[in-house]
Amino acid sequence: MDTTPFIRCRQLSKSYQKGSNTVTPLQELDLDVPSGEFLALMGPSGSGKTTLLNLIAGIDQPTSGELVVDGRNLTTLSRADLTRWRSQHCGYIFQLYHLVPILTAFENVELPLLLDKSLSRRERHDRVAGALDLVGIADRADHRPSELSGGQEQRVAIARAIVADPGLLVADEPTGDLDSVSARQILELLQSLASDHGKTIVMVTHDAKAAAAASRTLHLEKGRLEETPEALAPQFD
Ligand SMILES: Nc1ncnc2c1ncn2[C@@H]1O[C@H](COP(=O)(O)OP(=O)(O)OP(=O)(O)O)[C@@H](O)[C@H]1O
Repeated sequence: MDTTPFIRCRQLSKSYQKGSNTVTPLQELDLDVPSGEFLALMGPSGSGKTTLLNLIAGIDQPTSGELVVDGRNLTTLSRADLTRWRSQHCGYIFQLYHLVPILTAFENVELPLLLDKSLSRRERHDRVAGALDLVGIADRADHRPSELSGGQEQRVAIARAIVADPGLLVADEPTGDLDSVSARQILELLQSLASDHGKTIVMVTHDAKAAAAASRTLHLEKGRLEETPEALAPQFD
């Protein structure tokens, strides 16, 4: 059995310079996330949750430490390589969906694939149709975001995040703007993407009910993981 974690953080730190002050939202963090896990990150405002998510997603680079995702050491990649890596390996799901208002659901989901010149129009079409189908919104393919409910918009955004078939999904408060029924449906969709489709998911949330849908919850406090026995899965050491 392969016990290599899908995400491995060691002594991971991120600092920003604010005038003469150094802010360190993430401090020497150690974390292993196994493949196919649905992990929730909680913690007070400013504790470093989004900072960690953006490092794992390859949006930002750490100041020090090691970060390996699916066998690729992100700390040694150039900015350009990191951008390329992200487009193939990571889907990002936002609280407010970030769909393009003038495009249909289909066109929104198609957008990330337009960067891949190796795909034919037919292949693109099939992949978009497959992603819309998987999130249960195929019947709304021709609708613009303004014609969709919040829950439907989030489904389209999830289809866009998975259309390039990344192994990793990161989600920042994906249910933060939804009513409780839609939130529950989105969480069930994320659960299924992890358990049935093998996606590794890291979700930031303030909502304990949302976190309960994940397979594990970790708490950040001032840039460090609170000491919990499961913070570092022991089978990997
Ligand atoms: N680009 C940046 N430049 C300077 N400081 C930053 C930057 N990004 C984040 N910070 C600081 O890092 C700290 C952690 O921010 P982060 O957004 O990771 O927290 P969070 O736990 O996600 O908070 P919230 O729950 O409010 O979204 C904050 O004090 C923030 O001001």
